[in-house]
Amino acid sequence: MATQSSPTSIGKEESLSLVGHRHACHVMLYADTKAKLFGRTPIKHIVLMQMRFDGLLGFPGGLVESKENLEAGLSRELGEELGMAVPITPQDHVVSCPAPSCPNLITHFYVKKMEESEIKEVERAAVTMATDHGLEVMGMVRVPLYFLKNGGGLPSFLSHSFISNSRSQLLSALQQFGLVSQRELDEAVRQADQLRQRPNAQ
Ligand SMILES: O=c1[nH]cnc2c1ncn2[C@H]1C[C@H](O)[C@@H](COP(=O)(O)OP(=O)(O)O)O1
Repeated sequence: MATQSSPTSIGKEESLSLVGHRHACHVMLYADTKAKLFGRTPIKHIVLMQMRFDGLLGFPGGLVESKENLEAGLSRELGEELGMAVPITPQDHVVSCPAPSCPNLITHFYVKKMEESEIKEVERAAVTMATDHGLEVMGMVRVPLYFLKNGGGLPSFLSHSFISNSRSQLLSALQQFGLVSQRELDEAVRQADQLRQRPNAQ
């Protein structure tokens, strides 16, 4: 996957030449599915995020050590958080950005498409095998990509609290990989903003 530029993005190689910067790598794992919620609402895609130890939503991954290359560091973090090997390659890289409110931190974002059966294996391993389960990671969560009444589904999900720039990483990836249309994303963000202003309305 080619690196996509955005106003705040930085080239991966350029970011690696910066002195005194740390590098955090995270990945969005996803799969197509024919499953339907309540037998009628198509789920279309399974997109994985996680509930972190701090109560914020984010993607699996973490800080890469200075001696590691980015993909090796990300694969190591995934082993700890998912309890199984999920190899990540440079082709899975999507975008690198300076972290919004953490000086000298570069966030590198990857997206990897899997089969539905592989995603289910990841979910099972994350509970049964991962050393971080119940510690740094409270659990994997699927992102609801559909709309239900009263802001249910994607708007409600987006109204939660996210770590660093993971919410914008999610929105960009859903658009870039054709999982949700731009029109639906705009509507989901609009409804999420409304829900945040009246969180106890449901
Ligand atoms: O999902 C994410 N997307 C973008 N940046 C993220 C995400 N999760 C965390 N971060 C930022 C903010 C954190 O302080 C650093 C390190 O990430 P973390 O996963 O907590 O790393 P360790 O497990 O501590 O190695 O990246």
